[in-house]
Amino acid sequence: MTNSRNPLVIDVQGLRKSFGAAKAPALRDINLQVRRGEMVALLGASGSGKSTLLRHLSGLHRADAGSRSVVNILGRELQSGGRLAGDVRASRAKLATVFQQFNLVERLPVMTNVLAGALHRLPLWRGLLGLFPRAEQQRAYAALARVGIEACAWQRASTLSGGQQQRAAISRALVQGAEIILADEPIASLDPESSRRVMSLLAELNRELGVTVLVSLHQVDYAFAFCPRTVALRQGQVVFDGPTQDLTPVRLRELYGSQIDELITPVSPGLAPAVPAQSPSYSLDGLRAA
Ligand SMILES: Nc1ncnc2c1ncn2[C@@H]1O[C@H](COP(=O)(O)OP(=O)(O)OP(=O)(O)O)[C@@H](O)[C@H]1O
Repeated sequence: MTNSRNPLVIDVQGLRKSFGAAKAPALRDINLQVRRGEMVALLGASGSGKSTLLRHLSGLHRADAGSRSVVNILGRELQSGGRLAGDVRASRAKLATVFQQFNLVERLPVMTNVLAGALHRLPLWRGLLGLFPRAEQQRAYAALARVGIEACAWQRASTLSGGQQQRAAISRALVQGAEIILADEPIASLDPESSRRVMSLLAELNRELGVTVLVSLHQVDYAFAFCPRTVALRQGQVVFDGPTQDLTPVRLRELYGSQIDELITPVSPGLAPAVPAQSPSYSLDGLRAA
């Protein structure tokens, strides 16, 4: 359970990022604080800046040089004014990113992919030779069992379904010992059933292991079903940060106007809606019908 006394594990202040010669702003003065144990949706239409923000939190992007942008992870500075901290690896070891396209080495067994989460604890030679200590192998197997795909441990990653590959990527984060999972559109390539399973799994790890989860989503339905708090971006700015249930249809329409169609899960004939709304009083029907 999160409360306001839990420590801040993500603290972003004044984050600015511009791309290209034209210096088009992708993030404009983002402030974001996330406490240990929260599960937060990062919502926004295509191009709103979700991936760019997440990439700054793992140090894959640097903020505009000379800006007052600061990113602290787990109480440690990760970047400031566009410069990465010298000990950025220490922060990264506690933080895992799960991507839309899973980022597995497809020709290698699932087990080897998952063991990659342990590399930061091992001497380089062991990693290069693929000689993982027995304890790490047991840990990887337990992580695969935790996500329900231990039977696939020795299959090539490429033979797994999209949903199974995403679960393998999440088990790699468990082996890593990540205290924060940044999930960048983890369900964008999945069918509704796999999407539900992956989101349920993230929610379970959040609830049972206390892992802080920040998950970017296109679909507001999933934010409602799984994330108590939502941070909504539009054109690189935070336009909403609060309880997901406060994102009423009227509020969503105010925030996104015609972009709202992108945020509603399409309902295909013969397919049940992906997830029921968390609050029984909330219905997306008004939006779908519009
Ligand atoms: N490497 C880059 N070079 C130039 N522009 C970029 C780069 N990365 C992102 N952008 C721009 O920054 C803006 C935000 O992009 P970003 O990918 O963060 O949005 P997003 O909300 O994650 O979108 P999507 O849901 O489509 O993934 C867009 O205008 C995009 O074109």
